[in-house]
Amino acid sequence: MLEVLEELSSYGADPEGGVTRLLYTESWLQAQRALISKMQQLGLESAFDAVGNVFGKLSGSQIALKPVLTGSHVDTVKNGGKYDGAYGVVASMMALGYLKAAYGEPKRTLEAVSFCEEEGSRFPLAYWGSGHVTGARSLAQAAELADPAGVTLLEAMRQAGFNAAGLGEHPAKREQIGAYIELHIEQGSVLTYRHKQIGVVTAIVGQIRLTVHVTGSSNHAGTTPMTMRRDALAGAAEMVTLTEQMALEAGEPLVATVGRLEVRRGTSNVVPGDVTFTLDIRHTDEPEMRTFCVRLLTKLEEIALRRGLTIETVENLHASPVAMHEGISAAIEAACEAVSFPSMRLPSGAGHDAQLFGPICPSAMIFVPSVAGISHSPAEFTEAGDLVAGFQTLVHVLYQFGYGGEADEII
Ligand SMILES: NC(=O)NC(NC(N)=O)C(=O)[O-]
Ligand SMILES: [Zn+2]
Ligand SMILES: [Zn+2]
Repeated sequence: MLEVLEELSSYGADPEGGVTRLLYTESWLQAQRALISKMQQLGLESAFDAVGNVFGKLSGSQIALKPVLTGSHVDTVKNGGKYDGAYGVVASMMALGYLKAAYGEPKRTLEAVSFCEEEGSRFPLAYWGSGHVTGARSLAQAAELADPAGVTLLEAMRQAGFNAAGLGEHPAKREQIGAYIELHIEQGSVLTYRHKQIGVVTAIVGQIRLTVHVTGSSNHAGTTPMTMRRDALAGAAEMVTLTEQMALEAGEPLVATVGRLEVRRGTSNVVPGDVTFTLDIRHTDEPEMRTFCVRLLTKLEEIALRRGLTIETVENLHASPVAMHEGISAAIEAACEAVSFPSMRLPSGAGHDAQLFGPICPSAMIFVPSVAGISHSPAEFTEAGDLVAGFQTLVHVLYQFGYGGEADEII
Protein backbone atom coordinates (compact mmCIF):
# COMPACT_ATOMS: atom_id res chain seq x y z
CA MET A 1 0.00 0.00 0.00
CA LEU A 2 2.81 2.40 0.92
CA GLU A 3 4.68 1.56 -2.28
CA VAL A 4 1.65 2.10 -4.50
CA LEU A 5 0.93 5.40 -2.75
CA GLU A 6 4.51 6.48 -3.46
CA GLU A 7 4.16 5.44 -7.10
CA LEU A 8 0.91 7.36 -7.46
CA SER A 9 2.64 10.52 -6.22
CA SER A 10 5.01 10.35 -9.20
CA TYR A 11 2.14 11.22 -11.57
CA GLY A 12 2.03 15.00 -11.52
CA ALA A 13 5.05 15.37 -9.22
CA ASP A 14 6.14 19.01 -9.17
CA PRO A 15 9.88 19.61 -9.69
CA GLU A 16 10.07 21.70 -6.51
CA GLY A 17 8.17 19.07 -4.47
CA GLY A 18 4.46 18.42 -4.09
CA VAL A 19 1.93 17.04 -6.57
CA THR A 20 -0.37 18.72 -9.10
CA ARG A 21 -2.95 16.47 -10.73
CA LEU A 22 -5.74 18.58 -12.11
CA LEU A 23 -8.85 17.05 -13.65
CA TYR A 24 -8.44 15.65 -17.20
CA THR A 25 -4.79 16.69 -17.54
CA GLU A 26 -2.06 14.33 -18.75
CA SER A 27 -0.75 13.50 -15.26
CA TRP A 28 -4.30 12.86 -14.08
CA LEU A 29 -4.88 10.46 -16.99
CA GLN A 30 -1.62 8.63 -16.30
CA ALA A 31 -2.56 8.22 -12.64
CA GLN A 32 -6.04 6.86 -13.38
CA ARG A 33 -4.62 4.46 -16.01
CA ALA A 34 -1.97 3.24 -13.57
CA LEU A 35 -4.68 2.63 -10.98
CA ILE A 36 -6.74 0.58 -13.46
CA SER A 37 -3.80 -1.67 -14.23
CA LYS A 38 -2.94 -2.02 -10.52
CA MET A 39 -6.55 -2.93 -9.73
CA GLN A 40 -6.51 -5.54 -12.48
CA GLN A 41 -3.30 -7.04 -11.09
CA LEU A 42 -5.07 -7.31 -7.74
CA GLY A 43 -7.84 -9.29 -9.40
CA LEU A 44 -10.46 -6.54 -9.38
CA GLU A 45 -12.64 -5.83 -12.42
CA SER A 46 -11.55 -2.31 -13.23
CA ALA A 47 -12.59 0.36 -15.71
CA PHE A 48 -13.34 4.04 -16.21
CA ASP A 49 -16.92 5.23 -16.03
CA ALA A 50 -18.32 7.82 -18.48
CA VAL A 51 -16.81 10.86 -16.70
CA GLY A 52 -13.42 9.41 -15.72
CA ASN A 53 -13.99 7.87 -12.30
CA VAL A 54 -12.16 4.54 -11.93
CA PHE A 55 -13.86 1.60 -10.24
CA GLY A 56 -12.31 -1.68 -9.09
CA LYS A 57 -14.91 -4.29 -8.34
CA LEU A 58 -14.72 -7.41 -6.16
CA SER A 59 -17.99 -9.14 -7.02
CA GLY A 60 -19.99 -10.81 -4.28
CA SER A 61 -21.98 -14.05 -4.50
CA GLN A 62 -25.28 -12.56 -3.31
CA ILE A 63 -26.39 -10.15 -5.96
CA ALA A 64 -29.38 -8.99 -3.91
CA LEU A 65 -26.98 -7.27 -1.50
CA LYS A 66 -26.22 -3.69 -2.51
CA PRO A 67 -22.51 -3.01 -3.04
CA VAL A 68 -20.40 -1.11 -0.55
CA LEU A 69 -18.21 1.54 -2.17
CA THR A 70 -14.95 2.73 -0.68
CA GLY A 71 -12.46 5.23 -2.04
CA SER A 72 -11.58 8.89 -2.42
CA HIS A 73 -10.38 11.32 -5.11
CA VAL A 74 -7.32 11.20 -7.36
CA ASP A 75 -7.17 14.92 -8.18
CA THR A 76 -5.11 17.36 -6.11
CA VAL A 77 -5.02 21.08 -5.49
CA LYS A 78 -2.26 22.98 -7.28
CA ASN A 79 1.04 21.94 -5.70
CA GLY A 80 -0.68 19.81 -3.08
CA GLY A 81 0.54 16.82 -1.10
CA LYS A 82 0.89 13.08 -1.69
CA TYR A 83 -1.86 11.94 0.66
CA ASP A 84 -5.02 14.04 0.26
CA GLY A 85 -7.37 11.78 -1.71
CA ALA A 86 -4.59 9.49 -2.98
CA TYR A 87 -4.30 7.69 0.35
CA GLY A 88 -7.99 6.72 0.41
CA VAL A 89 -7.87 5.61 -3.22
CA VAL A 90 -4.80 3.40 -2.81
CA ALA A 91 -5.82 2.00 0.59
CA SER A 92 -9.26 1.05 -0.77
CA MET A 93 -8.02 -0.94 -3.72
CA MET A 94 -5.23 -2.58 -1.72
CA ALA A 95 -7.81 -3.50 0.93
CA LEU A 96 -9.98 -5.24 -1.65
CA GLY A 97 -6.93 -6.94 -3.16
CA TYR A 98 -5.97 -8.18 0.30
CA LEU A 99 -9.50 -9.38 1.14
CA LYS A 100 -9.74 -11.24 -2.15
CA ALA A 101 -6.37 -12.94 -1.64
CA ALA A 102 -7.12 -13.83 1.98
CA TYR A 103 -10.81 -14.75 1.89
CA GLY A 104 -11.81 -15.14 -1.75
CA GLU A 105 -15.21 -14.12 -3.05
CA PRO A 106 -17.27 -12.00 -0.67
CA LYS A 107 -21.04 -12.27 -0.15
CA ARG A 108 -21.55 -8.59 -0.82
CA THR A 109 -19.89 -6.79 -3.73
CA LEU A 110 -17.17 -4.39 -2.62
CA GLU A 111 -15.94 -1.64 -4.94
CA ALA A 112 -12.89 0.60 -4.70
CA VAL A 113 -13.29 3.95 -6.43
CA SER A 114 -10.91 6.67 -7.52
CA PHE A 115 -13.07 9.74 -8.10
CA CYS A 116 -11.92 11.90 -10.98
CA GLU A 117 -12.32 15.22 -9.16
CA GLU A 118 -13.18 16.58 -5.74
CA GLU A 119 -11.15 19.74 -5.10
CA GLY A 120 -12.55 22.26 -7.57
CA SER A 121 -8.95 23.23 -8.42
CA ARG A 122 -9.10 23.46 -12.19
CA PHE A 123 -12.74 24.41 -12.81
CA PRO A 124 -14.80 26.40 -10.30
CA LEU A 125 -16.96 23.38 -9.45
CA ALA A 126 -16.09 20.66 -6.95
CA TYR A 127 -17.18 17.02 -6.46
CA TRP A 128 -17.33 16.38 -10.21
CA GLY A 129 -16.62 12.66 -9.64
CA SER A 130 -18.74 11.70 -6.64
CA GLY A 131 -21.37 14.20 -7.78
CA HIS A 132 -21.85 12.26 -11.00
CA VAL A 133 -22.03 8.91 -9.23
CA THR A 134 -24.63 10.20 -6.77
CA GLY A 135 -26.58 12.27 -9.30
CA ALA A 136 -25.76 15.67 -7.78
CA ARG A 137 -23.78 16.75 -10.84
CA SER A 138 -24.98 16.87 -14.43
CA LEU A 139 -23.28 17.64 -17.71
CA ALA A 140 -25.46 20.73 -18.07
CA GLN A 141 -23.75 22.26 -15.02
CA ALA A 142 -20.48 22.19 -16.95
CA ALA A 143 -21.78 24.04 -19.98
CA GLU A 144 -20.50 27.46 -18.94
CA LEU A 145 -17.44 26.42 -16.99
CA ALA A 146 -13.88 27.01 -18.14
CA ASP A 147 -10.46 26.79 -16.47
CA PRO A 148 -8.22 29.90 -16.14
CA ALA A 149 -6.77 29.16 -19.60
CA GLY A 150 -10.26 29.27 -21.13
CA VAL A 151 -10.60 25.54 -21.81
CA THR A 152 -14.16 24.48 -21.09
CA LEU A 153 -14.89 21.54 -18.82
CA LEU A 154 -16.67 19.61 -21.56
CA GLU A 155 -13.80 20.20 -23.97
CA ALA A 156 -11.21 19.08 -21.39
CA MET A 157 -13.31 15.99 -20.75
CA ARG A 158 -13.54 15.17 -24.44
CA GLN A 159 -9.79 15.70 -24.93
CA ALA A 160 -9.09 13.23 -22.11
CA GLY A 161 -11.18 10.66 -23.96
CA PHE A 162 -14.53 10.98 -22.21
CA ASN A 163 -17.04 11.94 -24.82
CA ALA A 164 -20.33 11.96 -22.96
CA ALA A 165 -22.35 13.37 -25.85
CA GLY A 166 -25.57 11.46 -26.26
CA LEU A 167 -25.25 9.70 -22.90
CA GLY A 168 -27.79 11.90 -21.10
CA GLU A 169 -27.34 14.36 -18.24
CA HIS A 170 -26.14 11.81 -15.69
CA PRO A 171 -23.96 9.40 -17.64
CA ALA A 172 -22.20 8.00 -14.56
CA LYS A 173 -25.02 7.88 -12.01
CA ARG A 174 -25.19 4.72 -9.94
CA GLU A 175 -28.33 3.36 -8.31
CA GLN A 176 -28.53 0.94 -5.40
CA ILE A 177 -25.44 1.81 -3.40
CA GLY A 178 -25.37 -0.04 -0.07
CA ALA A 179 -22.95 2.27 1.72
CA TYR A 180 -19.92 4.51 1.16
CA ILE A 181 -16.84 4.42 3.39
CA GLU A 182 -13.93 6.85 2.88
CA LEU A 183 -10.48 6.76 4.43
CA HIS A 184 -8.69 10.13 4.39
CA ILE A 185 -5.97 12.09 6.15
CA GLU A 186 -7.33 14.43 8.82
CA GLN A 187 -5.77 17.61 7.34
CA GLY A 188 -5.89 19.10 10.82
CA SER A 189 -4.11 18.52 14.13
CA VAL A 190 -6.82 17.28 16.48
CA LEU A 191 -5.78 13.60 16.37
CA THR A 192 -2.13 14.39 17.06
CA TYR A 193 -3.06 16.76 19.85
CA ARG A 194 -5.31 14.16 21.45
CA HIS A 195 -2.84 11.29 20.88
CA LYS A 196 -5.28 9.27 18.77
CA GLN A 197 -4.42 7.20 15.75
CA ILE A 198 -7.86 6.97 14.17
CA GLY A 199 -10.61 9.56 13.80
CA VAL A 200 -14.22 8.56 13.26
CA VAL A 201 -15.93 11.45 11.51
CA THR A 202 -19.22 12.63 12.99
CA ALA A 203 -20.17 15.19 10.35
CA ILE A 204 -18.72 17.17 7.44
CA VAL A 205 -19.01 20.97 7.36
CA GLY A 206 -21.14 22.80 4.85
CA GLN A 207 -19.36 24.88 2.26
CA ILE A 208 -20.31 27.75 -0.06
CA ARG A 209 -17.90 28.87 -2.78
CA LEU A 210 -18.47 32.06 -4.70
CA THR A 211 -16.68 34.08 -7.34
CA VAL A 212 -16.92 37.85 -6.84
CA HIS A 213 -16.33 40.08 -9.82
CA VAL A 214 -15.58 43.73 -9.02
CA THR A 215 -15.79 46.28 -11.82
CA GLY A 216 -14.50 49.83 -11.57
CA SER A 217 -12.87 51.95 -14.20
CA SER A 218 -9.31 51.46 -15.41
CA ASN A 219 -7.50 54.72 -15.90
CA HIS A 220 -4.12 56.42 -15.96
CA ALA A 221 -2.20 56.04 -12.68
CA GLY A 222 -0.54 59.45 -13.07
CA THR A 223 -3.36 61.67 -14.26
CA THR A 224 -6.31 60.34 -12.25
CA PRO A 225 -6.53 62.10 -8.86
CA MET A 226 -7.13 59.85 -5.86
CA THR A 227 -10.61 61.24 -5.28
CA MET A 228 -11.68 60.62 -8.86
CA ARG A 229 -10.85 56.91 -9.06
CA ARG A 230 -13.03 53.84 -9.24
CA ASP A 231 -10.27 51.44 -8.21
CA ALA A 232 -11.54 47.84 -8.33
CA LEU A 233 -8.50 46.45 -6.52
CA ALA A 234 -8.60 48.93 -3.64
CA GLY A 235 -12.31 48.04 -3.31
CA ALA A 236 -11.59 44.33 -3.43
CA ALA A 237 -8.87 44.76 -0.79
CA GLU A 238 -11.40 46.36 1.53
CA MET A 239 -13.79 43.49 0.83
CA VAL A 240 -11.13 40.87 1.64
CA THR A 241 -10.28 42.59 4.91
CA LEU A 242 -13.93 42.86 5.85
CA THR A 243 -14.44 39.17 5.10
CA GLU A 244 -11.72 38.26 7.56
CA GLN A 245 -13.02 40.66 10.16
CA MET A 246 -16.64 39.45 9.91
CA ALA A 247 -15.53 35.81 10.09
CA LEU A 248 -13.49 36.53 13.21
CA GLU A 249 -16.49 38.25 14.76
CA ALA A 250 -18.82 35.37 13.84
CA GLY A 251 -16.42 33.03 15.65
CA GLU A 252 -15.91 29.28 15.41
CA PRO A 253 -16.84 27.08 13.70
CA LEU A 254 -17.38 29.60 10.90
CA VAL A 255 -14.42 30.13 8.56
CA ALA A 256 -14.19 32.35 5.47
CA THR A 257 -11.32 32.49 3.00
CA VAL A 258 -10.34 34.49 -0.07
CA GLY A 259 -7.97 32.06 -1.77
CA ARG A 260 -7.55 33.60 -5.18
CA LEU A 261 -7.53 37.19 -6.42
CA GLU A 262 -6.89 38.24 -9.96
CA VAL A 263 -6.38 41.72 -11.36
CA ARG A 264 -7.26 41.67 -15.05
CA ARG A 265 -4.66 43.39 -17.21
CA GLY A 266 -2.95 44.51 -14.01
CA THR A 267 -0.13 46.94 -14.75
CA SER A 268 1.88 49.17 -12.40
CA ASN A 269 0.80 52.45 -14.00
CA VAL A 270 -2.91 51.68 -14.43
CA VAL A 271 -5.72 52.08 -11.88
CA PRO A 272 -7.25 48.57 -11.81
CA GLY A 273 -10.74 48.36 -13.27
CA ASP A 274 -11.44 44.65 -13.21
CA VAL A 275 -10.83 42.28 -10.30
CA THR A 276 -12.07 38.80 -9.51
CA PHE A 277 -11.70 36.98 -6.20
CA THR A 278 -13.02 33.77 -4.68
CA LEU A 279 -14.86 33.32 -1.38
CA ASP A 280 -15.01 30.05 0.55
CA ILE A 281 -17.38 30.03 3.52
CA ARG A 282 -17.87 27.06 5.88
CA HIS A 283 -19.94 26.21 8.93
CA THR A 284 -21.36 23.09 10.54
CA ASP A 285 -24.83 24.64 10.60
CA GLU A 286 -26.62 25.32 7.30
CA PRO A 287 -28.78 28.31 8.42
CA GLU A 288 -25.79 29.96 10.17
CA MET A 289 -23.72 29.53 7.02
CA ARG A 290 -26.44 31.01 4.79
CA THR A 291 -27.06 33.94 7.13
CA PHE A 292 -23.37 34.81 7.28
CA CYS A 293 -23.14 34.63 3.52
CA VAL A 294 -26.09 36.97 2.98
CA ARG A 295 -24.78 39.45 5.60
CA LEU A 296 -21.32 39.44 4.04
CA LEU A 297 -22.57 39.95 0.50
CA THR A 298 -24.76 42.85 1.64
CA LYS A 299 -21.70 44.51 3.19
CA LEU A 300 -19.66 43.93 0.04
CA GLU A 301 -22.41 45.62 -1.98
CA GLU A 302 -22.21 48.60 0.38
CA ILE A 303 -18.45 48.89 -0.15
CA ALA A 304 -18.97 48.73 -3.91
CA LEU A 305 -21.69 51.38 -3.83
CA ARG A 306 -19.61 53.77 -1.72
CA ARG A 307 -16.67 53.42 -4.11
CA GLY A 308 -18.65 53.65 -7.34
CA LEU A 309 -17.93 50.03 -8.20
CA THR A 310 -20.25 47.23 -9.24
CA ILE A 311 -20.05 43.68 -8.03
CA GLU A 312 -21.40 40.51 -9.48
CA THR A 313 -21.32 37.24 -7.52
CA VAL A 314 -21.65 33.72 -8.83
CA GLU A 315 -22.24 30.79 -6.48
CA ASN A 316 -20.11 27.90 -7.71
CA LEU A 317 -20.70 25.46 -4.91
CA HIS A 318 -23.17 24.90 -2.13
CA ALA A 319 -22.56 21.74 -0.13
CA SER A 320 -24.74 21.30 2.95
CA PRO A 321 -23.30 19.95 6.20
CA VAL A 322 -23.84 16.19 6.37
CA ALA A 323 -23.88 13.83 9.36
CA MET A 324 -22.14 10.49 9.02
CA HIS A 325 -23.94 7.20 9.64
CA GLU A 326 -24.05 6.14 13.29
CA GLY A 327 -24.08 2.38 12.67
CA ILE A 328 -21.03 2.34 10.39
CA SER A 329 -19.21 4.80 12.65
CA ALA A 330 -19.81 2.46 15.59
CA ALA A 331 -18.48 -0.44 13.48
CA ILE A 332 -15.32 1.58 12.75
CA GLU A 333 -14.90 2.31 16.45
CA ALA A 334 -15.37 -1.36 17.29
CA ALA A 335 -12.74 -2.29 14.69
CA CYS A 336 -10.29 0.15 16.29
CA GLU A 337 -10.96 -1.35 19.69
CA ALA A 338 -10.44 -4.89 18.38
CA VAL A 339 -6.96 -4.01 17.09
CA SER A 340 -6.13 -1.52 19.89
CA PHE A 341 -5.91 1.66 17.82
CA PRO A 342 -6.82 4.62 20.02
CA SER A 343 -9.70 6.44 18.31
CA MET A 344 -11.97 9.41 18.82
CA ARG A 345 -14.92 11.05 17.08
CA LEU A 346 -14.45 14.42 15.40
CA PRO A 347 -16.10 16.62 12.76
CA SER A 348 -14.42 17.39 9.43
CA GLY A 349 -13.72 20.99 8.46
CA ALA A 350 -12.70 19.88 4.99
CA GLY A 351 -15.16 18.80 2.33
CA HIS A 352 -15.13 15.17 1.20
CA ASP A 353 -16.75 12.91 -1.36
CA ALA A 354 -18.60 11.28 1.56
CA GLN A 355 -20.58 14.53 1.77
CA LEU A 356 -22.24 13.71 -1.55
CA PHE A 357 -23.03 10.14 -0.53
CA GLY A 358 -24.41 11.11 2.89
CA PRO A 359 -27.83 12.13 1.55
CA ILE A 360 -28.26 8.99 -0.61
CA CYS A 361 -26.79 6.09 1.39
CA PRO A 362 -25.22 5.29 4.78
CA SER A 363 -21.80 6.97 4.66
CA ALA A 364 -18.85 7.13 7.01
CA MET A 365 -15.26 8.35 7.20
CA ILE A 366 -12.05 7.22 8.84
CA PHE A 367 -9.29 9.78 9.49
CA VAL A 368 -5.59 9.28 10.22
CA PRO A 369 -3.35 12.01 11.70
CA SER A 370 -1.67 14.68 9.56
CA VAL A 371 1.71 15.75 10.90
CA ALA A 372 1.43 19.36 12.17
CA GLY A 373 -2.07 19.45 10.67
CA ILE A 374 -0.63 20.51 7.31
CA SER A 375 -2.50 19.74 4.09
CA HIS A 376 -2.98 21.21 0.60
CA SER A 377 0.78 21.70 0.72
CA PRO A 378 3.86 19.76 -0.40
CA ALA A 379 4.67 19.48 3.33
CA GLU A 380 1.59 17.27 3.87
CA PHE A 381 2.76 14.14 5.71
CA THR A 382 1.38 11.16 7.62
CA GLU A 383 3.59 8.64 9.43
CA ALA A 384 3.74 5.21 7.77
CA GLY A 385 2.49 3.57 10.99
CA ASP A 386 -0.63 5.74 10.93
CA LEU A 387 -1.23 5.09 7.22
CA VAL A 388 -1.08 1.38 7.98
CA ALA A 389 -3.39 1.71 11.00
CA GLY A 390 -6.02 3.43 8.85
CA PHE A 391 -5.61 0.76 6.20
CA GLN A 392 -6.05 -2.05 8.74
CA THR A 393 -9.14 -0.37 10.18
CA LEU A 394 -10.63 -0.11 6.71
CA VAL A 395 -9.83 -3.78 5.97
CA HIS A 396 -11.53 -4.78 9.22
CA VAL A 397 -14.69 -2.84 8.47
CA LEU A 398 -14.84 -3.95 4.84
CA TYR A 399 -14.43 -7.57 5.93
CA GLN A 400 -17.51 -7.29 8.12
CA PHE A 401 -19.54 -5.69 5.37
CA GLY A 402 -18.36 -8.01 2.62
CA TYR A 403 -17.99 -11.33 4.35
CA GLY A 404 -19.44 -11.14 7.85
CA GLY A 405 -23.09 -10.31 7.33
CA GLU A 406 -23.12 -7.61 10.04
CA ALA A 407 -23.84 -5.03 7.39
CA ASP A 408 -27.34 -6.41 6.97
CA GLU A 409 -28.14 -5.18 10.45
CA ILE A 410 -26.19 -1.93 10.20
CA ILE A 411 -27.16 -0.49 6.83
N1 LIG B 1 -10.60 17.30 1.80
C1 LIG B 1 -10.41 18.43 1.11
O1 LIG B 1 -9.32 18.99 1.08
N2 LIG B 1 -11.48 18.92 0.48
C2 LIG B 1 -11.45 20.12 -0.20
N3 LIG B 1 -12.28 20.08 -1.31
C3 LIG B 1 -13.64 20.14 -1.26
N4 LIG B 1 -14.27 19.92 -2.39
O2 LIG B 1 -14.24 20.39 -0.24
C4 LIG B 1 -11.77 21.26 0.72
O3 LIG B 1 -11.71 22.38 0.21
O4 LIG B 1 -12.08 21.04 1.91
ZN1 LIG C 1 -8.10 18.46 -0.56
ZN1 LIG D 1 -9.37 15.15 -0.07
